[in-house]
Amino acid sequence: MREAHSVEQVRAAEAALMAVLPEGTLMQRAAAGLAVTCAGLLGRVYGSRVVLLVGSGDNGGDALYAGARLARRGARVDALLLSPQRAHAGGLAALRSAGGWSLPADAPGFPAAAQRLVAAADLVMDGIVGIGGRGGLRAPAAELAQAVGQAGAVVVAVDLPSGVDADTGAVPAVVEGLPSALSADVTVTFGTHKPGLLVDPGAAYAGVVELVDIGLEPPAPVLRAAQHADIARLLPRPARETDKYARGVLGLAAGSERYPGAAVLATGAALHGGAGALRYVGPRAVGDAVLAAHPEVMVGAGRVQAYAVGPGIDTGEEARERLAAVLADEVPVLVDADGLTLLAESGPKALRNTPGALLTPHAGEAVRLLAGLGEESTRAGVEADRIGYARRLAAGYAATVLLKGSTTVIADPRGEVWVNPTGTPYLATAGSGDVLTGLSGALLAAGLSPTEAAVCGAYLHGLAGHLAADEGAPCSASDVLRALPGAWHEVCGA
Ligand SMILES: NC(=O)C1=CN([C@@H]2O[C@H](COP(=O)(O)OP(=O)(O)OC[C@H]3O[C@@H](n4cnc5c(N)ncnc54)[C@H](O)[C@@H]3O)[C@@H](O)[C@H]2O)[C@@H](O)CC1
Ligand SMILES: Nc1ncnc2c1ncn2[C@@H]1O[C@H](COP(=O)(O)OP(=O)(O)O)[C@@H](O)[C@H]1O
Ligand SMILES: [K+]
Repeated sequence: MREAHSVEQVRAAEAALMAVLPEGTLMQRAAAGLAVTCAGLLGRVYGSRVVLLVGSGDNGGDALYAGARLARRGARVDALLLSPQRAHAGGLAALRSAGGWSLPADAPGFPAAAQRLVAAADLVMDGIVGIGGRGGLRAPAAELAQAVGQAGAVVVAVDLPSGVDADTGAVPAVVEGLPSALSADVTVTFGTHKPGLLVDPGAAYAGVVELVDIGLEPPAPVLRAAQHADIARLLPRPARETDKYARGVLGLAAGSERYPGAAVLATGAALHGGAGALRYVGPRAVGDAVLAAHPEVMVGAGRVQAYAVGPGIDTGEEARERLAAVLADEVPVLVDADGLTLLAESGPKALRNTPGALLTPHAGEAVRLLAGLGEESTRAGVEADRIGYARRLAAGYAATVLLKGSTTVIADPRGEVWVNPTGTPYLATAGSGDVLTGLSGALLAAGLSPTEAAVCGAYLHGLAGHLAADEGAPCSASDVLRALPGAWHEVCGA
């Protein structure tokens, strides 16, 4: 499991450790790890050209000490000092004594000289700001970030890409055509992951994230990302003497005469979710289509261990009655798509008799659910702070919330948050959400908690998307559905 901690938690853990270690030890540990990664990326350090972008704090200090280590191994290292009076004094002295160079931003001809150095570099280290950063890049850092983006060098962010908010992953809007954050190929982060490295848009700026252990012992994380072994532990496996009812029965209320495909996709995915049986409830004609595609489905209401409701049910009176009937059953329920639009109209009270709920909105549906809590929001606002909004929805509806999109975030009502590390933009295809609903619903019926079902469902769905879009060919939701067994195999066979 990968764990991420807030800036406040990192500062507290660092303070506790610094109190018992000789001064500068943590920065030396950080710089040593950073230099090792950079050396690996360079391949041959001797004769290579390295440029350091150095801000006014300890993030710049890390870059200077790491640069000194590379200079000692024969690299030509130039430090561009963006706040010349406040550059880390010890780091700068170390770089100079190792034979490195520095160029202060207030030197005559700085912009042109800096741009020339960046254009000729093999590797650029971004030590402008780390966890002490507030807001986006400003001049002259923003101009340099643009030059870095156009150069061919490998870009390594120190701790996190400058301009990315460490706690949320938010990146401020572009100002006058200049980037507000630096885009890295690799981020070398210290002690623990920061949430902004795992959640878009920040995650997209971070590239590959490498963690350097500096001995921090932080408390419970604010954000978690599962890995294969975590998922394998949670997935249901039939006991030797089980039967189909003991494995769990999912009731699925999806599809309408207008949108029959949603029911076919969701039931198809549910058959690969580890439950023992599946009951489809809905219009007769849709039930016939489901049976034609999946003859193992039982059509008609009956006893179930969980419900999944919403994809393609439409939003009219009939749909409202279907949702009400499902919620009256008092079993755990997953609500998606049209079901969320209807739920937003009545607000959280509609879930009061439900023993556990999982809501799976995309950003647009999240805006509606927030309106159901009396909170105004926009799609772009939700996408810029996924963790914050997922948390608010989970608390407001007393439910687990799986917020879909380029990064899927899962928040439970107690405040625990997960980010899904699998997936591909090819999953942005019609019907892919219906597959996620069927799969996660079946996991819920098999006995997983709403949060476990969400974490495992999103993970397998993302892996299936990868398998379906193998070698970059666009895939359909049906392809993702067919790839689900392969995703289970990848997780459980690891
Ligand atoms: N505290 C520690 O024990 C350790 C800290 N380390 C490093 O120290 C970093 C944190 O250092 P600091 O607390 O000095 O903070 P930073 O170096 O992240 O940045 C703070 C400085 O940047 C300026 N600044 C803030 N936002 C800016 C912006 N948008 N544009 C330009 N300048 C801006 C501030 O005025 C301040 O001077 C970590 O990210 C990590 O790289 C590591 O050396 C490991 C140990
Ligand atoms: N840019 C993206 N990168 C990765 N996954 C994405 C992206 N956009 C959407 N997805 C995923 O694709 C699925 C789309 O679901 P949804 O929006 O409900 O679509 P539909 O209603 O058409 O099925 C979700 O699992 C979502 O997380
Ligand atoms: K940085």
